[in-house]
Amino acid sequence: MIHSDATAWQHWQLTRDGEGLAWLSLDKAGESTNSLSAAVLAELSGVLDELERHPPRGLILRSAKAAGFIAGADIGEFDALADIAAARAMVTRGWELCNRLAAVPYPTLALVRGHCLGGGLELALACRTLVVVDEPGTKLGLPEVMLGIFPGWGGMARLPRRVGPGLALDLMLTGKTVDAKKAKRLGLADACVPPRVMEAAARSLALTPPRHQPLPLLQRLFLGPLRPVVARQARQQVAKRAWPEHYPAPYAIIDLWAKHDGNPLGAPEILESIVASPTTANLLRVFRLQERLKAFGKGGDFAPARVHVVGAGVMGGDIAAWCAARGLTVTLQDQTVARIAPAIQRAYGSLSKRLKDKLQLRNVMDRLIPDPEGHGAAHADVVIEAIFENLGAKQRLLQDLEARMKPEAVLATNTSSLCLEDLSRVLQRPERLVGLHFFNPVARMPLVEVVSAAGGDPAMARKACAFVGRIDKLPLPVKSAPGFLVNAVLGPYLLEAMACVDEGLTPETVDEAALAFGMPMGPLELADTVGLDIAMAAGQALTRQGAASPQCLTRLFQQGHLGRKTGQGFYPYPGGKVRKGAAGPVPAGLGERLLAPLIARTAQLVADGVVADQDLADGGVIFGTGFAPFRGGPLHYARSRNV
Ligand SMILES: C/C=C/C(=O)SCCNC(=O)CCNC(=O)[C@H](O)C(C)(C)COP(=O)(O)OP(=O)(O)OC[C@H]1O[C@@H](n2cnc3c(N)ncnc32)[C@H](O)[C@@H]1OP(=O)(O)O
Repeated sequence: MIHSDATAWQHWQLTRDGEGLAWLSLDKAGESTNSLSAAVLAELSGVLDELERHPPRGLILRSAKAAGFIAGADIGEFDALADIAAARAMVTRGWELCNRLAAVPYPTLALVRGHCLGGGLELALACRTLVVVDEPGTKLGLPEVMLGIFPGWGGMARLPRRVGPGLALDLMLTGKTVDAKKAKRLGLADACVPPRVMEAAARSLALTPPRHQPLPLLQRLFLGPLRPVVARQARQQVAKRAWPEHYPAPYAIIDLWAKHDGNPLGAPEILESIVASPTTANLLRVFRLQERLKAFGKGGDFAPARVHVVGAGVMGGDIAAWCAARGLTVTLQDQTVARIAPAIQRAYGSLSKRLKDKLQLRNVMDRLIPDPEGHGAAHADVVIEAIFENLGAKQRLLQDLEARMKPEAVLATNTSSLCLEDLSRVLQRPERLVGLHFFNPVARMPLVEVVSAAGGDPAMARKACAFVGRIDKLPLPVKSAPGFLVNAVLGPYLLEAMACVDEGLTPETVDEAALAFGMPMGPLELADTVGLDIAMAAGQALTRQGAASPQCLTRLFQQGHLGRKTGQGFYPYPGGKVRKGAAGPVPAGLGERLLAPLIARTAQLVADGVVADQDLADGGVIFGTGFAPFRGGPLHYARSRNV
């Protein structure tokens, strides 16, 4: 017999079954995703009161949402945390509630299906037993560090005790997630069960909780007397990728764990420094910008299943492989099978590194179909042209594709330098052509520019955005203009860096200034990576707009030094790896000088309507160029400097 408790809660449902187990489900009212708002936590406290009055034999905590378990604390309430008292209250609320759950006298079990992140995982860790459901969507992690904060509800203490401090710190300092099988393997979960038996498994494991394996002796020493050693090593690792003045949260996590056993309430100065740091507000802004871009890819009823890609070069091949890995059936066309084979081989090479499950790998490869005759175009929902940058060749191809495609399918070009209006001129229905500008390397770059030409059909652009969302990339709608947004803003930045070299600074010094600003790679190493021939062509396009061509670039180009691909550019690349000398002293203000043209161009493109507003431009530049996320975007940075 199952009956609900008389008390009605808005977000939680409590039922009791005939075996005396209480099943507590979170179904946050009015939201697609469960998150732990102040109201949700207050109600949970009420539920625990009720269970204290009528203790069950065991408690099973689960989600009633299809979208997942719990996505963490409610990020919608984070704006209020600029106030230190409010931040302290928020931490206290979750900290005390998790402790209270951990201390109840009956067995507790978290049944985790779908994402279980941040405060959601902290709540699950406060249960005695953690069971994960083996499904592709099940992901567990503590991603707080990505928002510039720390796991403040007890996860910093509980996770290291479960999986050992080294692994726990790795998860907390990178924010990466683990799937169900890995959660079990690491000891984070006690059991990993298939969906069809999850309730039966939860019931039996709640009543007879599995015995926790004690951590090995060395791990216990790392939690005890050797804790400072682990902390020192973690600090050294973090220092390799994050400067403390740019990203204070990873350092705060290490300090809180090492000196306060993960209790932020015991270290008000650390909590205060994180709340006061502009990085925290800016990373939260980046999360919101990301959600805004994601929203372009949602909604609508376009559900593409088949993609046809023409051009099996690096870009076309990688786009095809990515789409196949995201579950789409992909036909890849080029003139001969021999031209397609290297792309398939490259896809196999990179996918076999990412996909450990052999069956999954085989399924992905089965979906990636060589198609030298181009039969796939007739069945595809999205057709992407990704051949070499030649107007006539692309026009002929697009004409041919248009004649064979389904009328409602999206016709897209991956051009980065040709004008969409010139390409579409030859089509029967020019308004259907959109640009889908992917970035290299496709697997790593989250952004795709969705380009609309003048007179383009907005419905096609919306479908193109939905396709981008379907393959888990962030769509950025832009108007057709040279370089769109991302390449257009990178151009002046690279030219400024080359102007500095012409003035006598070494490439190392210039790149160091950009790294100190927070860029992921120096502009000259970036130019080498893109290829100096491509930089030269872009530079010449800009020269026509009045800028002088940098001498250093012309010289390298004339000598045939085209960057990484020829083994020499601004730097030598022995064995394919960059070799840099020591940077000289970085002149004051050099970082700002390098970025100023990028910022100015971003503002100009918003003014010209190439991108709809400042926030979208900031999101596009962050996700398209890696612009220092902790600065909140180029225009946000400019605004914050002027106040
Ligand atoms: C001390 C404790 C601190 C913390 O816990 S800090 C929070 C830590 N958690 C996170 O950082 C997770 C953030 N969220 C995500 O990474 C993703 O989202 C998900 C993986 C959970 C889901 O991704 P996807 O399936 O692509 O959906 P979607 O469009 O991102 O989200 C669906 C809706 O859910 C809202 N949402 C997601 N997470 C939270 C959250 N933590 N607080 C409040 N809302 C959240 C979104 O905004 C959106 O809303 P809409 O449908 O209205 O666009």
